[in-house]
Amino acid sequence: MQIEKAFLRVDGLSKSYKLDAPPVFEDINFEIDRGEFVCIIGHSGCGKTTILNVLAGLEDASGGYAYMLDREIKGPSLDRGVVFQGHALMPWMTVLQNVAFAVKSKHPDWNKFQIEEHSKKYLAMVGLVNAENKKPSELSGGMKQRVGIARAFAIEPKMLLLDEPFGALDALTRGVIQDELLKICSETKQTVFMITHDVDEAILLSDKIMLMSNGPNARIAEIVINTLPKDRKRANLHHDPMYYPMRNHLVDFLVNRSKDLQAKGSAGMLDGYKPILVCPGLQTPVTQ
Ligand SMILES: Nc1ncnc2c1ncn2[C@@H]1O[C@H](COP(=O)(O)OP(=O)(O)OP(=O)(O)O)[C@@H](O)[C@H]1O
Repeated sequence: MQIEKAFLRVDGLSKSYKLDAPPVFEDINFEIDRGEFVCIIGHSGCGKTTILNVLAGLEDASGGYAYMLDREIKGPSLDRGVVFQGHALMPWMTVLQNVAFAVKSKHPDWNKFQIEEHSKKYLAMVGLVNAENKKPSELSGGMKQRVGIARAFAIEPKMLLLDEPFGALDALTRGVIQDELLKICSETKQTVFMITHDVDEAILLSDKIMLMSNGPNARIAEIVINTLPKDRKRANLHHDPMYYPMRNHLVDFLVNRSKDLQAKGSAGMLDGYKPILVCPGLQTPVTQ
């Protein structure tokens, strides 16, 4: 039997923006398997967006490597779709044109009909068939974010990178789009790396939650395995007996434990540090 290597692998990643200042983060090591949905949580400034930008190929690390399918990530690629918090749509194009533009980049040999059919399929997935001729200025924040998601999915990337995609949305719209994302990801078995500040969002969507200690000298402190059954629904998630142990573990990290590693890291006491693997709510501790 052939064992597949890690789909995405990050080895000893570090980033310094200034020579005379400590690194924002250092010695970041993790793997993401094909089809996994991984969330990353940590306080503001610990470097989550920087890590995502390195994975997207939009930024260089100061040290270490990131590999996708054993090839080092060295620049942007249509293999990786990115959704930013600010939807980054082209304002002069319609909804359909925004998605079609990305599809054409991926499939330059397709004709107009093929491109539009493909784009419309993904607009339908996010419930936007009736808005295809509208310009971004005519859309609500939630609709714009859906266009961004449709555009990222339409290029059928091997990996989807989401930087707080629902951060600016009201709770109701956020819930609806989370449900859509959950449905699309379970249908397409999409591999996802997502930044969020919302622990409930992470519990709803993820297979694994990476917890980052505070910066500078931030690390991945813990990797939390999400043991809640996969057919999750926002409406009844909190009835699952694993929900509160999981939620309390994450909140407790953010309130208390997130600062623990910072002092040790700045004192150079964490060489070769490996994140702890935890399964909140389970009796048996998990070892790496
Ligand atoms: N281009 C840049 N030049 C200089 N410093 C930067 C640059 N980009 C980010 N930083 C700094 O690096 C640190 C990490 O920033 P980053 O945006 O990656 O953090 P984050 O964890 O995503 O924060 P947030 O949760 O607030 O979005 C911050 O202190 C930020 O000021």
